[in-house]
Amino acid sequence: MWAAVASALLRAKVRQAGTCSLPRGPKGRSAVAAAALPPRCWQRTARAGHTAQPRSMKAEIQKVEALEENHFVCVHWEDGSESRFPCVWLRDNCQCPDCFLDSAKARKLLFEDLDVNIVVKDVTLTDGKKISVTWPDEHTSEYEAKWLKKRCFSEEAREEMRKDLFLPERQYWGSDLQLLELPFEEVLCSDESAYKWLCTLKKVGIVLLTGAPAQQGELVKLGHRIGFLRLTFYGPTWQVQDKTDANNVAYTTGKLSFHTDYPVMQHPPGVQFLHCIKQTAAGGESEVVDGLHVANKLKKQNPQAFQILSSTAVDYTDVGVDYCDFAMQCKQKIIDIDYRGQAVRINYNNATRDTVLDIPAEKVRPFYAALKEFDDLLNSREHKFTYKMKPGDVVTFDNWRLLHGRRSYRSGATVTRHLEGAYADWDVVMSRLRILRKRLLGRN
Ligand SMILES: C[N+](C)(C)CCCC(=O)O
Ligand SMILES: O=C(O)CCC(=O)C(=O)O
Ligand SMILES: [Fe+2]
Ligand SMILES: [Zn+2]
Repeated sequence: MWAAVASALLRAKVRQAGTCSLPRGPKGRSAVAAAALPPRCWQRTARAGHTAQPRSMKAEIQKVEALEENHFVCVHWEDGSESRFPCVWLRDNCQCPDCFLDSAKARKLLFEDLDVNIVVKDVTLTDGKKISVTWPDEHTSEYEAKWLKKRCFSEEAREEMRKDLFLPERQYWGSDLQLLELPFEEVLCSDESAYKWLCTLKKVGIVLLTGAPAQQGELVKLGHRIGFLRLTFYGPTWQVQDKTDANNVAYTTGKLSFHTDYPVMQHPPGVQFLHCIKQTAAGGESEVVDGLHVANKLKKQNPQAFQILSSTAVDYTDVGVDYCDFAMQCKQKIIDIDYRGQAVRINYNNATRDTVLDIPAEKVRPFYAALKEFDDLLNSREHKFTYKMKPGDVVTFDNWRLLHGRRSYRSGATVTRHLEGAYADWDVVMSRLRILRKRLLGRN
């Protein structure tokens, strides 16, 4: 579904750029119509184990009944499928003004006032569109069919809701990356372009914005476009250039091997922006690699190395002065995994990896060997993508997923290369993405 939406937008005519200098795009709904969207709720039918996909999102209820000693309310849909709602959940989610503060879209009902063993006293259906529940204390709750359908507890419906809320789909890539380019100005002005930018950033992990003015201050506009930037000890935005007494290896002319930024933070910045203001003639090329893709490969190729990197806590350190003085320390696994053992975040910067290594001596060499395996895979020709930024280019990428690097360049009497950088949090980016989607497609 997501792919269909994205391609609909690809085909959509983008508003003419060049006339708008405001960081926020124009309001109002897009011409991109909410095409017939597939349903996002499938219910279990009466036949055990079988699931039926409702024919449409039209939520019409045929019949409603209490089941299992009134601990469940069973909704029979018009298309023959059914959904079972636990009573404790129904009571917890009563939408009446006593239980729910509509202006905040938040629950007023206190947990201490919720009886977790509650059963329904009575349940009735109103014209196929609404059910009404009476509770033992005579409190009544009403639930709309559409609202219920979205919240159906079936495996399929929950998966669909999960996809809708978090857009977990990923497109892995290697040296074959098709780097999406969008005009910087259009992303600032057009909601369609901004939506395409953020969708691709989430799915692919990298998007290049082009044609930005080659001057400082443009990333602040991008920050306003999503909401706000993430402040760190290097400042609200930071200048990547050759500096005397550099407080970070990035601020030299040296090669930067593949790294993620700021693994020394417990919650490293999710998204990074780099705006090229000045580029040197020789050297200074950029490299990126899909770290999660490579981690998946490592898991297959060398499960032992993957196991070590996803379980060993590595110390990171960063001490100095910039926005203010700082003395950062953090323990991170180089490969963060979720409850299923799937790689979800890379935390690796060789420059800030501490000299302190808090593991038993006999585990040290196996750790280095595992890291070497990962580093070799990251650097393999088939995985990395190389490009050279031009003044006006703004590369935006997922700093939890990609590793980036830079080739060295020669230092000069004056500054020959200058990038401005900034960070954003995935929470903020995803929030903007959901708002843009709702505005453009008319749904949550
Ligand atoms: C570019 N800069 C200095 C803001 C951060 C570099 C990344 C790091 O030290 O982890
Ligand atoms: O100079 C570059 O191209 C990249 C800089 C970088 O990785 C950083 O500042 O963290
Ligand atoms: Fe970096
Ligand atoms: Zn209520």
